[in-house]
Amino acid sequence: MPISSSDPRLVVNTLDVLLKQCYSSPACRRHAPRRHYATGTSTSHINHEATDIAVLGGGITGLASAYFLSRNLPHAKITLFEASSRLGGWLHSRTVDVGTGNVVFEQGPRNLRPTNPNGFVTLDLVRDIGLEDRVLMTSKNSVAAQNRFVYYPDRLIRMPGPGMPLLSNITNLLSEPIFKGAVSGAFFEYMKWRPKRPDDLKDESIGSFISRRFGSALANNVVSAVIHGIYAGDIYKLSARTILPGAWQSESERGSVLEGQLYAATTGRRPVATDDVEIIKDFNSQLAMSDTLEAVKKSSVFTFKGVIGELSDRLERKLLGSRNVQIHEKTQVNRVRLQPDEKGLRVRITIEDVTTKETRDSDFTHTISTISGSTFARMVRSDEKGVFPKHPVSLAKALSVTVMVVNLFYSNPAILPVHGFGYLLPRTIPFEQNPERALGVVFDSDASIGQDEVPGTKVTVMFGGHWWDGWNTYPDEDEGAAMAKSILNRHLGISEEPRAIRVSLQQNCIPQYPVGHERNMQKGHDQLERFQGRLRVAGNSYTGVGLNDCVRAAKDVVKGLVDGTGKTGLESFVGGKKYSWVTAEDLNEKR
Ligand SMILES: C=Cc1c2[nH]c(c1C)Cc1[nH]c(c(CCC(=O)O)c1C)Cc1[nH]c(c(C)c1CCC(=O)O)Cc1[nH]c(c(C)c1C=C)C2
Repeated sequence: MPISSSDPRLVVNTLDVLLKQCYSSPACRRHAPRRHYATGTSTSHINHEATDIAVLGGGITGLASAYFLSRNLPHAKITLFEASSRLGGWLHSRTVDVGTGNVVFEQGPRNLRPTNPNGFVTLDLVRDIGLEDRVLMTSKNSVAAQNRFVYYPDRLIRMPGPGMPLLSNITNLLSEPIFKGAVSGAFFEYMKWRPKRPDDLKDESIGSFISRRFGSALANNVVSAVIHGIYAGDIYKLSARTILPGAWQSESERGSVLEGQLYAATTGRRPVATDDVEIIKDFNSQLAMSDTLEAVKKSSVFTFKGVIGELSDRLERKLLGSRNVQIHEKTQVNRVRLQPDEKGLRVRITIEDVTTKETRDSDFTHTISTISGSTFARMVRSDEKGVFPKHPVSLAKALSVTVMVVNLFYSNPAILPVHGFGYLLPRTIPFEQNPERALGVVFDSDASIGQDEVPGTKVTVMFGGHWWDGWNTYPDEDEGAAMAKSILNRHLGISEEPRAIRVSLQQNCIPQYPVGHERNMQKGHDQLERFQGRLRVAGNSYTGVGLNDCVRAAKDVVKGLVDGTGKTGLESFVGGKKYSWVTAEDLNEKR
């Protein structure tokens, strides 16, 4: 049945759309040069100058970049440098003995989404490295996929969505203070009675965009909570253009976000970044060859049977088994510069052995940096003759937030008052009610079932993010543990002592894309272009903060290097996004 503009389902649809928008990473709809995603690359286009390549950083982007390079350039030498003593970056899992068996505590990302084009690139990698049989899926019908809560003003409110009966959705929308203004907000938005975006406005904060289109209550109470769960960031600082590209585009094209969504729903056509079309088509054609991939694609999220870090562990193992790859851990890169010599251009890297403090220079034909934009930009120096004097200063502006992650395990399997993915706290919860500055709580024992050896309840409490911007010191482990217990007691009535608790401070773990991010990255691209394709970047500082975004960035930067379609890794920011309105058939999607 078609949805009319006065139908409350429009509001349910609005919230669902906004939630999905936030969950799909920015890179997934970004315009990038057309690429073909087969694992290998046609040899006629291979960059024969790329014989000795350095990869900076051993997180997921660095590992995936090295892996794609080793597959596509089997004759090149690939050297990966990592400053710490472990690979995997923010993928950090701890297996903890709780007396009766082991449980897994994830201290960073814990799940992957199999849905958008970047998710397909990850799934393709998972298949390629032989991890298919290790995949652990959470079904779309699971309690975790169906139940998402926001804490407001003093209780857990289930978010509307297709999994909830329509009547409950409507009752909730009309009665709960969290949705105050949502119905009229959606109606006004659809009717285009909201202030129009000025023609010269190139970007604005998510908070300002949502407030302008739907009203500030929706922005502050709902969207701020969702953004806490992804970016741990401030909706009044993060870029709407980067993080909500579909909504931003809909407003420009149709004057209304909801009209664009309604058009998609009623015509069966949806906007897909033109360059993602091939990825989706390729992936959908491959699905017939793998029952597992087909099942994963239909799931809500997935991880691996042991820990999420199986992805980085397997990549590491693959790299260690490659003849053309060397990995140097505990090796810090201090300086990077372009150096012309008799053989042409070289990237000269000064590295320091973290243990002995000895430094030395090494030359490479090309370098891919996957470390944070600000750290990288500070390393890049002028060459001795000053031919390449410009640092990629725009990249130095990269911001990030710190999150404290507290994992708790209780032997009692029936301790939670409700079940689901967990809950998020919006910015509107006053500090008196949230003195700990909690961002959200994940119900791990509902969200990823099958990793632990013993029954019980496992939750993760997260603190900080943008609330801790500018702080120089953070709570210590004892304080973090006490803060988590106090939150769980106040919000969920849990007064039992946990059987195990681990506190970790993830400093600067989530990059933030502030208003103007696209323009800044475009400038960064222009600055990097001066390095003539020898110096490229990829990673969560630029094109998306999720694991899928990192794998996609690795694939893209390597593709650009191998077949000459890119020079910097930031091509997707050049020239604006282009969308195609496509049907399921256009994408080889099975109904
Ligand atoms: C260390 C904390 C992190 C917070 N956000 C991220 C990390 C690593 C990154 C992130 N989280 C999510 C996404 C969305 C897209 C995706 O790739 O899945 C990204 C990039 C969504 C998300 N947030 C939380 C979970 C369990 C998930 C994924 C699964 C799902 O939607 O079912 C929980 C959560 N993450 C953070 C907080 C504060 C939080 C609180 C409940 C920050």
